[in-house]
Amino acid sequence: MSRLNETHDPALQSWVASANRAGQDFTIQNLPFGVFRRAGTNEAFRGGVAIGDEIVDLAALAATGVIASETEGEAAAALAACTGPTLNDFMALGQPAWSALRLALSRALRAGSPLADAMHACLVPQAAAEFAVPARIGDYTDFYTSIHHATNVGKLFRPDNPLLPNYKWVPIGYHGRASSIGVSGQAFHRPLGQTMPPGADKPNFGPSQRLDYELELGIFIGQGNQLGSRIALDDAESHVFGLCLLNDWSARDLQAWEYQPLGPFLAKNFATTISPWIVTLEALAPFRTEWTRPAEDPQPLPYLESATLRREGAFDIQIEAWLQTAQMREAGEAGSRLSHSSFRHSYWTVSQMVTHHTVNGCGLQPGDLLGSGTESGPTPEEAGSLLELTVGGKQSLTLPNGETRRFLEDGDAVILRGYCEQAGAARIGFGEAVGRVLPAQH
Ligand SMILES: O=C(O)/C=C/C(=O)CC(=O)CC(=O)O
Ligand SMILES: [Ca+2]
Ligand SMILES: [Mg+2]
Repeated sequence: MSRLNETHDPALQSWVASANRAGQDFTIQNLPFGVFRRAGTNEAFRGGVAIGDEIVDLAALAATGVIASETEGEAAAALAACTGPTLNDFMALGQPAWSALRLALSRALRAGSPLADAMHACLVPQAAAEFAVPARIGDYTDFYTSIHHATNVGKLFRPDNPLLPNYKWVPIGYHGRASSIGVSGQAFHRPLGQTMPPGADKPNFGPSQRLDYELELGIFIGQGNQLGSRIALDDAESHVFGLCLLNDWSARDLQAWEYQPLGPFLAKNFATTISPWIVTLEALAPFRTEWTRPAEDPQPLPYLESATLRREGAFDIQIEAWLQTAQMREAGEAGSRLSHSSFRHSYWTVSQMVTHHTVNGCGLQPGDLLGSGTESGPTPEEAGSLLELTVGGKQSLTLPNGETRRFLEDGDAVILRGYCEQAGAARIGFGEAVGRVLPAQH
């Protein structure tokens, strides 16, 4: 609990009335960062912080001078780093700067703040905004941290050997592709590729017939590490700026044919959709929870182990995947929830992913993105992909409107949501990461 401070006080209310509404993701205790501009304009993209249904325009706020360098030097310097089209400079400043700006914004947005009048002019309704990928992402790595997902997928891809022997020792990952990462609202064409039908003697070429989503969290790196250096486990989180939602769209038929022996390649690099908002680790502090391993499993090697990890290394973040078919959209229906789970089930933590990634001297840089891997939970209903929910496409799902799905169809939109709720803490949420499938382009 020592990581809690005045910004977490559940009694705090904002003069932005929508922030105090029950069920709100963007309470004053949250204050997630993103990059936006007014939709349909040629304005420059700039940093923003979500509060209720509004965005605090950080470039406009910096221009007012109300967060003054004389009295709030660190916060003012941090604010100045949020005025450009990416948050990389802000991320590179490090945890004390992120915390100073969060505290200044928390105070300025509280009911009764003397800054309310000046800040009012800096609000932009979220409904009037368009968003950008919030950082220049140099490198993107996707992990595989849910043992439930690994086992479920392993049973389908490798029935004789579902969970490979390295899984419980190594946080497994693959290097993804930054160029196809898009922000919520992303639409992409169904990928073309090679697939090998069962029993065939040569592959087909054509649109993927087994297009899927993956329910994941993204981890944005703040301060990086020098190439050749390592990040120790108990320092790892100080290098993490925050978390977002991440959908690692996957073409299962391409994947099954191409993945051996080097892992996913074209099956997963055509689109990856993230939420506009990055929730800081500081905002997530009330939702930390202990990290445990089943006693019968191997315990981690010493470089992936610590008392802090055991006490509070996991985060209880509720995550959900929803499907809105074209037919639902036309009928004005919001969509149907496919599954929900929690990040607390993860076999490996944020800190272990960061530490493992650098154990060989690999350099991480501000704005790098790590995917958690599909966060399936222990029960079949908590599965984070259609591959698992339909048991490899063998069992079709019936949606509330009578439509059925094995894999995604053209026009389908997948909506990821995430939030944290707990007695004695204010609710915080991640908003949404929405992506939509367009027909293949031949
Ligand atoms: O088990 C496999 O061969 C592949 C599993 C995946 O789909 C890889 C992946 O993207 C990792 C993850 O999301 O957990
Ligand atoms: Ca993935
Ligand atoms: Mg991807």
